[in-house]
Amino acid sequence: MGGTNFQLKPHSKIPKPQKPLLVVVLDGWGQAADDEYNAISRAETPCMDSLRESRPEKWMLLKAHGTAVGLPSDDDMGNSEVGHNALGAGQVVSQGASLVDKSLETGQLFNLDGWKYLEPAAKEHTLHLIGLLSDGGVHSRYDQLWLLIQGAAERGVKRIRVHTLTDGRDTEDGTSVKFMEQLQKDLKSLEGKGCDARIASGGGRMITTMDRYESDWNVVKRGWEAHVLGEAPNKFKDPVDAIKTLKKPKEAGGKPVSDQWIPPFVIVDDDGQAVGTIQDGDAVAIFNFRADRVVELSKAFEYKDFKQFDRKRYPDVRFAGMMQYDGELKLPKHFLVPPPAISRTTGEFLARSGVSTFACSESQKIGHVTFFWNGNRAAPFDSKLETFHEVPSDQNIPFNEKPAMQSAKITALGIEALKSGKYDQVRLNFPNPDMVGHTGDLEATISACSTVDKCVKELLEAVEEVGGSWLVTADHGNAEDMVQRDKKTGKPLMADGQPRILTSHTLNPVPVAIGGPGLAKGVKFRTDLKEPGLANVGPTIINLLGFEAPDNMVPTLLSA
Ligand SMILES: O=C(O)[C@@H](CO)OP(=O)(O)O
Ligand SMILES: [Mn+2]
Ligand SMILES: [Mn+2]
Repeated sequence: MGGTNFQLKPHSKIPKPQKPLLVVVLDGWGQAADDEYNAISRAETPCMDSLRESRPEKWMLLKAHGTAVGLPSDDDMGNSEVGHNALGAGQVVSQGASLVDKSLETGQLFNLDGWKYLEPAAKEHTLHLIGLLSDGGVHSRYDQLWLLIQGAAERGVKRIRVHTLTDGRDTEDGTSVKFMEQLQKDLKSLEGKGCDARIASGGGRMITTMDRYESDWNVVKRGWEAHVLGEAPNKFKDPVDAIKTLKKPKEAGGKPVSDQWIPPFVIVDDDGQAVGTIQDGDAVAIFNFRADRVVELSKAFEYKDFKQFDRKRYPDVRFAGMMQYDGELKLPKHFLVPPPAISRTTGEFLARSGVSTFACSESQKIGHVTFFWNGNRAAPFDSKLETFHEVPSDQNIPFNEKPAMQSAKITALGIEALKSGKYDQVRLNFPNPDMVGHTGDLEATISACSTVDKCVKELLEAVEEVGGSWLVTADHGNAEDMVQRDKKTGKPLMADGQPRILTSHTLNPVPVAIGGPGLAKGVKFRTDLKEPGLANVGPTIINLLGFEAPDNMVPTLLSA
């Protein structure tokens, strides 16, 4: 371990390839038995099927959830952040969810600088907490929010306002009502302790506040207006009533709105005044631990000079994140729990060893193959060697309406990069199985999976043509299971004669496959690893590029 020498040593058996290595991440493509709710087995996937069926030494399954990716327990489903962190780091690091758990359990959080910074403003004025109301454990967890609120109240905070983004993406659609009821009840219990705590505003996460990678700043603008200014087209006295009503809009002809897409709302008092606008002197904290979907809101709070939308009013507040969401930008400056320190990643070693990389996806996932891949670092290690290419995502449409998304463009750019002779490594992410899987639309997800299978086929043909090699994998499961199941029997759960749709990720393993004419002779997967996981892909990629993996990484998947 240790040392700051990033120069990789040549591999003892695998020569440095003369032609590019293609790395493809199929976002949300897990492995599960054939089933009517398995969108992958129901899709036309001749390419991925042939990788599995005809090459037993070059295809295997990887653990992509729980402790294998640094999450608190094996009950935690995988997600893109921890998945891409593990793939790119070649290491398993304790992730935000685990770190926040620990800090709250021990009470350490309240002794750290972040809380100390917020505390005076929170006590003198109001403490605002903004984040995802969920127990999904991907961006946030309810138990952590409640511990934070209780801890603040115990320390003398007298006025708390919670700004809630509804989930239905990491949780079953419809459960936001239950979470809102729970939060309302819990907040009420603080009344007797002299703390006035209320829900102040909210909205569905996909259209309020939680945009990512600057796909659509209007999402953040809506959130700012609701949380800070107390402005939204929908005003309610009661938050549970707000959600119930907004989920059943008359205009939609009775078609319920998903929790993810509930329009923004503001809670008002009897006089119609918003109960929790954010004012000068207040303390504001974001309680999500995951970065990608709160970086933009953090910028809106932290940057005096800000042009992405007109904030109308910019309150002078003390602002902190649950974590520091971007270590390079030092954003935000103040944070409650220090984030996972991910260093000595494959990206850094390869760049310092002269390997050139083209990384590409569409807006929704571009940061996955750049920022998350490189240990939560947005900028290239060496901009001469690394090219990051973002294809703009569609804005403001549920992805089931266009399940192909930008896959054709990503494929074309990948092929162009492979043929250009400019890159040693071409790294792509196809968001479709994940993004369409999250909509809960089974037919659209089947179509998404058929589409990306064709994309992979075209890409592998291009690799064949140029004489390169490839590694295809995924970051966690999603599309392979679209129904809630009985935990013991595995049988689909029904409600009113209808299957209860699963919109979230899963606990399933993901495939990894290697091949291509450029693959060195004799290279295949080893079979002696006890529980191979996503992190083992990092050193594997380093090997495929002709280098020995550094010793801070977990073992390679290859036997060569
Ligand atoms: O959309 C997201 O933010 C998460 C689910 O909450 O999905 P992924 O981890 O695949 O990005
Ligand atoms: Mn993902
Ligand atoms: Mn996802």
